[in-house]
Amino acid sequence: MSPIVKVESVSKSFGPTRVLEDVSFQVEPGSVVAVIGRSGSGKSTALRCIDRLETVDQGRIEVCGHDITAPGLNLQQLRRDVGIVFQSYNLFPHMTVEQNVMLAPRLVLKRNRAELRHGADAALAQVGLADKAGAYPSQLSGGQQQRVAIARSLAMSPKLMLFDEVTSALDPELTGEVLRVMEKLAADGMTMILVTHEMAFARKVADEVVFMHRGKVWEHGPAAMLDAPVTEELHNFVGSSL
Ligand SMILES: Nc1ncnc2c1ncn2[C@@H]1O[C@H](COP(=O)(O)OP(=O)(O)OP(=O)(O)O)[C@@H](O)[C@H]1O
Repeated sequence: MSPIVKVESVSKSFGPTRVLEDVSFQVEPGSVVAVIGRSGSGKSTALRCIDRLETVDQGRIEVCGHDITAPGLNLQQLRRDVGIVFQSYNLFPHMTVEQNVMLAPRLVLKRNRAELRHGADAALAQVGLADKAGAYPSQLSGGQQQRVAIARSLAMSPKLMLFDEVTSALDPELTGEVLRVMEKLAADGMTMILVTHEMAFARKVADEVVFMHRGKVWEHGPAAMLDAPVTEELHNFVGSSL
């Protein structure tokens, strides 16, 4: 099977600042890759390049068999293939949970009412919120709102899910419920890339870890490398994250 994501020698600068330098890694179907590293090391930028929220200066990225750095990219196809969840949930406050989850399938996939209902029910069940379909975001906790944001992506039946620090804004007691949803998705075979500071979670759920340092992939290997870092940089990072 060919990789779902191939990042090949990607470099990117913001003005004079080089943020990504010759970054390469691959993601196999059904695997979970955790991208870790200190603040400012380029993790989010790398993730955003994979979803074409940022363009690259050099290099190439293939997602689900399409070169997304090539001219003439079918952005709508990419948005169908890839779900992304951020630190902020960005739910529409005037819409119910179900309406939030149905919005993209309605507008983009043009599904009919019965299909939309069925899809939203299934996505909400996956995040354990089947009973909150009629609630408004303001009636939910932060953890529940983040789970709705995950359901909103799942409703598009993505082939790949990207998670960018999705628990960073949550109180510690709400973090676990979101991580458990992600763990279940991983166990169900979803291909996932997660930028995370949750080292224990990365150890437990990730198949592979990409350690970024100063815009470069400093180490890349099985999650067990967190217990046996090759470089001093990763050793220090893991030590400071415990
Ligand atoms: N749109 C932008 N314009 C200018 N500089 C940016 C932009 N986005 C990111 N940067 C800079 O690029 C560098 C890498 O940022 P990035 O968010 O990718 O790092 P990160 O490893 O995800 O950090 P954190 O863990 O703090 O989110 C930082 O120095 C940041 O200030």
